[in-house]
Amino acid sequence: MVTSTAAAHKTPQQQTRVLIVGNYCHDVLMQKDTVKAESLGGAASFISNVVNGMSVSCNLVSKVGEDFKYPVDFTPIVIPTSKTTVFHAYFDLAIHGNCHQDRVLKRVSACDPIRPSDLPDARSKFGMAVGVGGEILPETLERMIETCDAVFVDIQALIRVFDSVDGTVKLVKLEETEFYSLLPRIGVLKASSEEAVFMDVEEVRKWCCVVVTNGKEGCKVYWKDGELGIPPFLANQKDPTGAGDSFLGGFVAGLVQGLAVPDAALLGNLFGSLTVEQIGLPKFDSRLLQRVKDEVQRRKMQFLRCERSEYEPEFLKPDGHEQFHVSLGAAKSTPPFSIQARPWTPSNSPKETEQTPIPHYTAQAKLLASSVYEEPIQTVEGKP
Ligand SMILES: Nc1ncnc2c1ncn2[C@@H]1O[C@H](COP(=O)(O)OP(=O)(O)OP(=O)(O)O)[C@@H](O)[C@H]1O
Ligand SMILES: O[C@H]1[C@H](O)[C@@H](O)[C@H](O)[C@@H](O)[C@H]1O
Repeated sequence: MVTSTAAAHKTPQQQTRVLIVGNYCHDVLMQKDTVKAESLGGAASFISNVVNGMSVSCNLVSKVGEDFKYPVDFTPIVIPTSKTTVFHAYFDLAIHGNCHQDRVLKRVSACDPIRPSDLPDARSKFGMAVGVGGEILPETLERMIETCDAVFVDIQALIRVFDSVDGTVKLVKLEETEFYSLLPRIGVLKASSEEAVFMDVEEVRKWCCVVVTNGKEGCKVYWKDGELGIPPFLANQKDPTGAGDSFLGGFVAGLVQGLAVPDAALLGNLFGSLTVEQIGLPKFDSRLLQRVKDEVQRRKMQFLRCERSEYEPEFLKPDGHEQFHVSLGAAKSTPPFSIQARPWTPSNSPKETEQTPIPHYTAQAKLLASSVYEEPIQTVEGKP
């Protein structure tokens, strides 16, 4: 793991397609004051999970403390004097305390901010400013705008403030933040429906594309002179954490590959729906991913779209959009590899598989409360 300095992290001359900027964190899911599950979190983790799953090349800049022990694909910058960002998510508090939220979040510790000097010098096609604990500074976003062809921002990186006593996350109006003046220079601003009320969508859509996600209802895309609702995919929700992040990962993965905005938003909805079906960071089945990639490829071929050197979003709904929704929905119901690929042998006869059911998806490393970040423990069916 790289220690302290950002310089070692930089890979000059390397052109990445997607640059993800935001800290990894440790998520603790609480219910009735007991720990229900723990997992690697942070929008950057969820997004890179999707972008990698779609085989789109990316780079990730994040900071953690020396206490961070998760195995991750992109080496974070380790700050010896700081702790990894930790969030506690209280689901029952949200239900009884504030019915506009699906959870109450508390930032228990916060790692250092990401500064412009931490970013790679090389240009990237798409930049994603996806902080969770206040780590994206206005100057960091400005640097991303200068070095990326188009920048995608999750509003949670801009409008979160943290209670000085217990770290409870509160939201402030976007126009009151130092980020407001940068909006005309970004490509897309993504917000959940809870967060969208902290901005004037009618105003912001004049400057950049606004995407508002709305849980099981799907999402809505607003641009200067139009708007479009994008339908959801059915899901059996177990944990809403990271749905918005995975949405953004799928959306960008679609755009990078040349899909029109409405089709890319469908891909976002698909990954959001897959994410809520697992607890913590989801593990996507390899067969399912392959089918999704095949569908994206087929869709591109329909329009003979190719990657452009410039980011030119196409907002209008292309022909065959509804059919693409149906095809992605069919891909979502692909039986998992573990079941299909198993050859028939006496030792996995139906009787035995009935006794030991194979989960559709296995949740990724979850950690016990006592061992905070150390020993990864596999859990099954999302049950901690
Ligand atoms: N229950 C669900 N059923 C189907 N799709 C869902 C469901 N929940 C979320 N999604 C998909 O994921 C996307 C993002 O979800 P949501 O609007 O809840 O984001 P969010 O509140 O930002 O999530 P989080 O903050 O937990 O990451 C939605 O637009 C939708 O496509
Ligand atoms: O891991 C989660 C996830 O990234 C969420 O999108 C964010 O809202 C939380 O703060 C974080 O703990």
